Amino acid sequence: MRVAVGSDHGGFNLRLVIKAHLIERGYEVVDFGVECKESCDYPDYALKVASAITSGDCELGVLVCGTGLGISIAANKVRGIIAAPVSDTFSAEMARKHNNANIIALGERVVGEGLALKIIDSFFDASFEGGRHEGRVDKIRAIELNNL
Ligand SMILES: O=C[C@H](O)[C@H](O)[C@H](O)COP(=O)(O)O
Repeated sequence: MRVAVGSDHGGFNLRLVIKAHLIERGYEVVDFGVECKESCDYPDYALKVASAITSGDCELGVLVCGTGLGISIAANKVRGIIAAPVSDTFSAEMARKHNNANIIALGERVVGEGLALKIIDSFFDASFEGGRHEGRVDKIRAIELNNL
């Protein structure tokens, strides 16, 4: 599976740790930066990762900023993206199983590296359960398309 990763300066270190972990786990990782820790704008990297997913180039994405908030808020503005800002393993698992999230967002200033990698594993080891959740996710899409 191809996975897109991206961060702003606030998520720079954790993004690299997550990237290495995903590669070790056998994923093909496409890294959209940022290239250095100089201050930058998280919506730019949210859009790069989100576009890689909506274009079909990558299946899932990981975004990191200081809190995981700004970068997920920006990604969720892209049609077809469900980005979940997550700080615990249970929510990470449910983001896939119930919400069919295609991006997980973490905050480098919120979670330590050890927990972050457990969160990543919880997300990537889970898959969408469908069933009763299918119609709910369809309604999210309908809202997105002004169709509800
Ligand atoms: O939601 C936004 C992110 O947490 C940013 O990483 C954060 O706002 C960046 O803050 P600063 O410019 O103070 O490093």
